[in-house]
Amino acid sequence: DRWRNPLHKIPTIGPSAPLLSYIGAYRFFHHAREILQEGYITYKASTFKVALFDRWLVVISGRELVEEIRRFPDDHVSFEKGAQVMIQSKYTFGREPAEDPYHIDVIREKLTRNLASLLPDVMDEIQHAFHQFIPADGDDWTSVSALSVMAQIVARASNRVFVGVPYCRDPKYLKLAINFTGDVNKGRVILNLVPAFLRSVVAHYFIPTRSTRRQTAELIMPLIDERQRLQREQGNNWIDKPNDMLMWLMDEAEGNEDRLRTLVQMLLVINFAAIHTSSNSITHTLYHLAAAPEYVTLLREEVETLIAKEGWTKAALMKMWKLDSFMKESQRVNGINAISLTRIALQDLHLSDGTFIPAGTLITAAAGAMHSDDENYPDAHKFDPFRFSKLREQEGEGTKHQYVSTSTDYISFGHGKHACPGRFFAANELKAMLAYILINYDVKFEREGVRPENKWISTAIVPDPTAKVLFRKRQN
Ligand code: HEM
Repeated sequence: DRWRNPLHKIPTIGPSAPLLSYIGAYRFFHHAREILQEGYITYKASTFKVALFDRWLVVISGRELVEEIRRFPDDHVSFEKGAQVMIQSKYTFGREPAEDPYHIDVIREKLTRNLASLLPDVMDEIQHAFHQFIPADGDDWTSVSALSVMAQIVARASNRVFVGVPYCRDPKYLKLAINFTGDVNKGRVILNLVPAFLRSVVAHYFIPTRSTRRQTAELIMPLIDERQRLQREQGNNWIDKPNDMLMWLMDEAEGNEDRLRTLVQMLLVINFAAIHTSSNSITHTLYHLAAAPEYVTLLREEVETLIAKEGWTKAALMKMWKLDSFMKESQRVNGINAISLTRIALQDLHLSDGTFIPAGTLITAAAGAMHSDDENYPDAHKFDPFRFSKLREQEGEGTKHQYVSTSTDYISFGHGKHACPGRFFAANELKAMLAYILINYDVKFEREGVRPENKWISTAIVPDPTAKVLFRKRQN
């Protein structure tokens, strides 16, 4: 019972009595920002808990505890079980992809290592997509629904590398890939309302991910069949064998029936991990740019000098320290989620601040609050676009403060073993998109100089989905 529950010792933000905790859960959904901030200030570098509808969420903060969570091996804390609780992945992704996440190694070993050779394709797709979605010919300003257009362009550029042309331009496929994230969220909400023993039945009949999977399979299975035929016929002599995510997944799945049967599911899971994370991030950044055109001159100078000298190469993108810093600062002050490092404890855990966490507990880190703490970032409330490039210059260090580098103070991509494996790809793609915008367009808001407020949905931080950015073909 409640008094013997070891979680009782962990302080609660909001009501903790059994029925009242539902009110707490409701409040957390609508006021996650204030509640996490209150917990962080009161129990900094320690632990507090908040009520979710069906369980407690234990929130840690501070370098030491982040480091402890990072160090726990997978048999102590589980990322996958965390995903199971948070998004019902076993049902929304499907059992095989949820339980056998072989795409992580594919992303690390194929996608990340091929970034330089893939960039020309990504650039080509970025160019095509911008022409289509933001034509901005002539001298007039064009009003663009930024968040949804960024999602379209990110989906195109990413899927150029995931499935190639013509699929990455097929409106039906793109719609399924983009909307899959929403499908997962709807599925999760429905599944969380029903008791565990009913979930597989409910998942079978009542959640949208299933029909999305079927429709995607209708489009993509012919491509998979064709590739399998060519592989059989030509084997190692297959000269123009595609170099894309689907092919790498197929190679990795070779000889494994479960994997081969669920390739399309895995493709959707990768789109889930890639699209809205990336498009929300770039939209946050774009809003800073459009609200403060004074940064444009500096960024443009950096981008144009490097592109003129080196062309659109990965090496050139890596040298864009100011742009990298701009993206990282945007990620620090906005982020796309106020929590990170979400895990389920598989064993009883004793943390160094004295907190005891029983096996089965859902834990997470207060990323947003840590990122907005003056002790970690002087003048943390201030958007200081070149904060990180200045640090890089001072320290004469190449990489510690770059966008993709995680640390105990910077956990937007997680930290440690499960840190986002797609972040190197995302950094490249988003930097290329922003550089493309800087070179080709002027951007601003209708109400000049005012960045629209972010929208919080539980702990997710979404750039205003209704805001319009004005684009105009660059004037010289
Ligand atoms: C700016 C864009 C992105 C952001 C902010 C982001 C953020 C994250 C975060 C916070 C995690 C969890 C880390 C943890 O809990 O330790 C994660 C995991 C993951 N991300 Fe990303 N991500 C982004 C883009 C991508 C892309 C483009 C891909 C795929 C190409 C991707 C694939 C994954 C995968 C597969 C995982 C699970 C890793 C594991 O289980 O070990 N992400 N990402």
